[in-house]
Amino acid sequence: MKVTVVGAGNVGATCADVLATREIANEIVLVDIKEGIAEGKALDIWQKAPIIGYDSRTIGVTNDYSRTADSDVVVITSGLPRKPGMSRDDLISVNAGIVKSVTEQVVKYSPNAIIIVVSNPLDVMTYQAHLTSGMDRMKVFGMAGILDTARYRAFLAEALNVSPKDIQAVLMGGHGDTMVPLPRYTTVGGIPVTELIEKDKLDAIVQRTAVGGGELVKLMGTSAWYAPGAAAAQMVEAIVRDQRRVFPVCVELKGEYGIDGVYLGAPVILGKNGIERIIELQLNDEEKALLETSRGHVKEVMDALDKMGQAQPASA
Ligand SMILES: NC(=O)C1=CN([C@@H]2O[C@H](COP(=O)(O)OP(=O)(O)OC[C@H]3O[C@@H](n4cnc5c(N)ncnc54)[C@H](O)[C@@H]3O)[C@@H](O)[C@H]2O)C=CC1
Ligand SMILES: O=C([O-])CC(=O)C(=O)O
Repeated sequence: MKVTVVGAGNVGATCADVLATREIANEIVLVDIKEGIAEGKALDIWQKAPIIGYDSRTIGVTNDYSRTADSDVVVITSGLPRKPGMSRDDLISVNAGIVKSVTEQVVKYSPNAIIIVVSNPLDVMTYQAHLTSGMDRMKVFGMAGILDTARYRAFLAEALNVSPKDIQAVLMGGHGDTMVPLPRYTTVGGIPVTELIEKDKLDAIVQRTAVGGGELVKLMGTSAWYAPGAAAAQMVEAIVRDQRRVFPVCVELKGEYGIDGVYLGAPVILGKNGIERIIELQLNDEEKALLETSRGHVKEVMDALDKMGQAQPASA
């Protein structure tokens, strides 16, 4: 299996490192626009192979998409990260152009690849890549839900003093402060979380999760990369190993949840064909209202992209 990661910055390099270390793909191509950075990081990851013990090959290139040809999966992480005081949406004008030009190159050399978008603002960059690619929505989708649920699960594991492995959770909506964690669908070793933690503590964890990305931006001056890189690699693994994992993934909803033409996180089954199925949960009125707020926010940012004239299909 061949996997390309575009953007050899913090998230892209971490993703490539996890892919290699866990031997998720035997050939990993790292691409960046900055001369030498992808080559250097790919070489560094390859030189770690004898120490850790893996045989996935990592190759780095500067803007040479011919080396990415016939990739099975492509992860797009290219673009600016936010700085303290910025929202993800503030990145739209710069990152839309980057995601558009990268997607054109990716599709030209790997027309059958499944594309995973990571660049922010995530839901709208997924829209940008999907439109530019002209591909089926089940093959171009975004990573956010695995990261957001991982934060939620980590906070819960800490509060309950249990293994994060035993916490199962799903959340929906946009990758922003309006995301919709679903405590009703959260279990700890099969036990509903609501039986194990007081409501006010759970509410505080939900709140912290919603602004989880911003917490890290404040601490580090740039956004997170270890968990985001690993989350993208976990999606690649589900696809290349046809695992049929159930994850929240950002995809264009077309009637599901009564929503049409908006890119939002929803639980899906991920396998060799990309999204194999979008799962429709039964939401209660409160959850539906939260999802509607999130939908409205993402739609506003999609409209802003449309106004910029960026969201054009590749052939337009
Ligand atoms: N979806 C999610 O949950 C998350 C999304 N992100 C987003 O991922 C993106 C990357 O974040 P970091 O890796 O921390 O940033 P970074 O600045 O460390 O790396 C970005 C890389 O993209 C490269 N790049 C820029 N234009 C390019 C082009 N046209 N072609 C190829 N490479 C290009 C840059 O040279 C740089 O090396 C940001 O937009 C960030 O907001 C970050 C964390 C989580
Ligand atoms: O917060 C950011 O800008 C990066 C991101 O999406 C996250 O870490 O959730």
